[in-house]
Amino acid sequence: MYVNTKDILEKASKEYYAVPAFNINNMEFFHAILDGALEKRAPLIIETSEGAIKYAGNGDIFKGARYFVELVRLFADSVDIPIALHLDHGKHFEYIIAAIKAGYSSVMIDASEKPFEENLKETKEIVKIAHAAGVSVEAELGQLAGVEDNVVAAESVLVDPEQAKIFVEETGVDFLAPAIGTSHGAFKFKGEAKLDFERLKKVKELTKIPLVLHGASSVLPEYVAMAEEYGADLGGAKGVPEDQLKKCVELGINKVNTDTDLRIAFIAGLRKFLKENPKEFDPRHYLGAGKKLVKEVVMNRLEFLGAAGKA
Ligand SMILES: O=C(COP(=O)(O)O)N(O)CCCCO
Ligand code: NA
Ligand SMILES: [Zn+2]
Repeated sequence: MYVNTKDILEKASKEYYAVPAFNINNMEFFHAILDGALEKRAPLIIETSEGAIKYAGNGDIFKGARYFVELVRLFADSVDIPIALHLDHGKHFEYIIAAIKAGYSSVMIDASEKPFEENLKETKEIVKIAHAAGVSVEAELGQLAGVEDNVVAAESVLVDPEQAKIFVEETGVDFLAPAIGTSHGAFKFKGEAKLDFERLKKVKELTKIPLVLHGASSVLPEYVAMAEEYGADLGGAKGVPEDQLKKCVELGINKVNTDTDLRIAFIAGLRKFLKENPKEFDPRHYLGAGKKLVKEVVMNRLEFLGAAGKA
C-alpha cells in the first residue's frame, strides 16, 4: 500500500531499525527494488532527485513528478508492503511544489548549504505548505563533503547537536539528516571511513525524531571488481562499511539513502552481460542483467539494516 514516509520512519525509530531509501531514475531500477522488498517483506522508500524528475519528464518537471507517482502507485496499490515516494534533495521551490502536487509521500527541503537561520526559515515555509497537503518533510543540517549534485562542499561541516534541537522544535520537520562525515558518490573517504558517532548519539537524544543518513552507499568491492573486470574505471572507490552503518542504526538512524550501490551493481551486470552476449540487443535482456544485481544489493541492504520482515 502507498503510505506516508513518516509512518514508515516513526515505526523504525521506535524499534531502532532502518529502512533504506533507494534512488531511481527509471522504471527498471524501480522494478528491481520492488522485487527485492517484496521478497524480503520489507517497507520500501523510493526516492528521486530533482535531476531524476527532469529526466523522467523529458525536461518537464510536472510530467516527471507525475510519472514517478503513477509508476510507484500503480504497484504500491496492489501489494501488501508499505511503499512511500520521497523527493530527495529538494533545492528548488518549483520541484518541491511539483512533487507535492503530483502526490509524493514526502519531500526533502535541502537548504543545508545556507546559513542556519536561512535553512530554518526555508524549512519552516516548506513544512507549512507540505503539512497542509498531508506530505511529510525531511531537512538537512551540516554539509556533506564531496559533490552533492551541483554543490561541491569543500569539506564536510558536521551537524551541531544543540542547533539540531532548536531546528527541529522551530520547524516541525518530520525527519532530519544530520551531517556526520559521509558524502555522496563512490569516492567518500581518502583514508579510512570516519563517522562522528558521538555527534549522532547527541542529535538523537536531543531531537528524538527519525534520522536520515545521506551518502550511505557501501561501494561493495565484489560489484566494483565485476564492473572493472568488464571495462569500468572505478579506481579508488570507497564507501561506508556495513558494520559502521549498523552502528549508525543502533544510534538512531532510520532512513539510509542508497544510490551509488545500485548504480555500480547495475553497470556491473550490464557490462558483464554485453561482453558475454555480443549477439544480444533486446533491452529487456541486457537491462534485465543490471536489474538482477540491483535486486541482490537491495535484498542484502534490507537484511542488514533490519527492515526485512518489518512490512
Ligand atoms: O545520500 C544519497 C545517497 O548517496 P550515495 O548512494 O552516493 O552514498 N542520496 O541523497 C542519493 C542521491 C545523491 C547523489 O548520488
Ligand atoms: Na532525502
Ligand atoms: Zn543525499
